[in-house]
Amino acid sequence: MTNAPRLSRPFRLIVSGGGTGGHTYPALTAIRTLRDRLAAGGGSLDVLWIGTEEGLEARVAPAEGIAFTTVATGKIRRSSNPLKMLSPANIRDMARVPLGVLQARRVIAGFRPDVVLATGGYVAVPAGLAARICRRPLVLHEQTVRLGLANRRLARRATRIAVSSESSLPLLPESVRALGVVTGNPVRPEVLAGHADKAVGALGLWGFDRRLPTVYVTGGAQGSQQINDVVRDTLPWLLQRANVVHQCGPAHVDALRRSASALPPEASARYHLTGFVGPELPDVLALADVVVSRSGAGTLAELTALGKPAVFVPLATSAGNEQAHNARHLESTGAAVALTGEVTAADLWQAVEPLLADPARRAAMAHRARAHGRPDAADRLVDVILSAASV
Ligand SMILES: CC(=O)N[C@H]1[C@@H](OP(=O)(O)OP(=O)(O)OC[C@H]2O[C@@H](n3ccc(=O)[nH]c3=O)[C@H](O)[C@@H]2O)O[C@H](CO)[C@@H](O)[C@@H]1O
Repeated sequence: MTNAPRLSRPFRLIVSGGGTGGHTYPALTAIRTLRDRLAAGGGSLDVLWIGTEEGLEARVAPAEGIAFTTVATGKIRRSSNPLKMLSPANIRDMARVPLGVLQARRVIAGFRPDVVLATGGYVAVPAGLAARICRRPLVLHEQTVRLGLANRRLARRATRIAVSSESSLPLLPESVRALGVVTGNPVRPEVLAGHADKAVGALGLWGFDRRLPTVYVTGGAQGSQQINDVVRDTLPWLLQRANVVHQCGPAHVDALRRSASALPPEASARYHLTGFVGPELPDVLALADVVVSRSGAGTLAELTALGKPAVFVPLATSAGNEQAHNARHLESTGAAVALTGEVTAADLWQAVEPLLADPARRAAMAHRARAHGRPDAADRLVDVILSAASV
């Protein structure tokens, strides 16, 4: 572990990234870990987060007492059709990037960070470009196997590029490959410290039969219509063999509640539907024997750090089919099941049933999943931040 520098002033860090949980939580975890490392050496941290008003980071950073500011930024919508790339929305948004760079430059010049950490999402682009204009060290963190759009734009300007798995290194553009360092994807420590019994109390799961395994279904913060539809059709079988916590996305709760009202009372008592799982997420994960999920990088990092048997239903349109790639990578070592393409209720049942029926099978898959986990990722990322610092 890299020791914190001995400074007569606080260490100054600017973080930029967000939009979704996948870019926000690794940044948050890196901040907390760096703060602890500095405190252990008698130092302290001054941190400023550059994000967007609409992103998850706008809620997460202030709730954590982290100073937060926004800059103009534009979402660049990818398309294989060059004419679609020139859509009015894309042109308008591209024009906002230079304005964002100017704003970020002012922020960075004023704050004088020792390092700028960019964790992806489109807000990271103006902040990362401004970091290099101001000649501040720029550390990128990539959660997914292939560099995301923002990190690809910034790679040539980076001091170091922290990636989440070895398989990312050969995929880095050749001109920047030497900057790559494997850290893993930081997972919030509280996610690893849940208690199953607390989930029962917090969510009021009094009808759950604890002799049966529990399935946690999650479609990511927004929920997934595809997973919701397939799970709804599987529930009549599933609830005979398991308890189910179903995180469906805030927009989908009402429709699903209506269809669940047709379940027999005994099955219904073993079914808990919720839009979003907040602070009780660690406890829900502790309760889960099997997880049915999207395969975003954040969720994957959490499930492998915990060692959870999982059935993944990847988001087909994710960048470069990244979620399918993530899921297949785990499946290739027996650490998960990946259901790609069209997924029917029968497909889901075929994947889940053997896991519900056989605890030894679950334990073997959990063991193989854990081999992919990197519980020390936040420490490694902090090492990279400290070694890049211009102090
Ligand atoms: C649609 C899209 O572009 N998805 C991308 C996005 O994922 P996205 O951010 O949607 O999903 P991730 O799996 O990376 O992270 C979701 C995070 O939200 C948490 N959570 C989820 C539901 C809930 O009710 N409560 C809760 O706390 C999860 O535990 C996890 O920590 O960024 C990831 C990391 O770059 C990419 O791999 C994904 O492909």
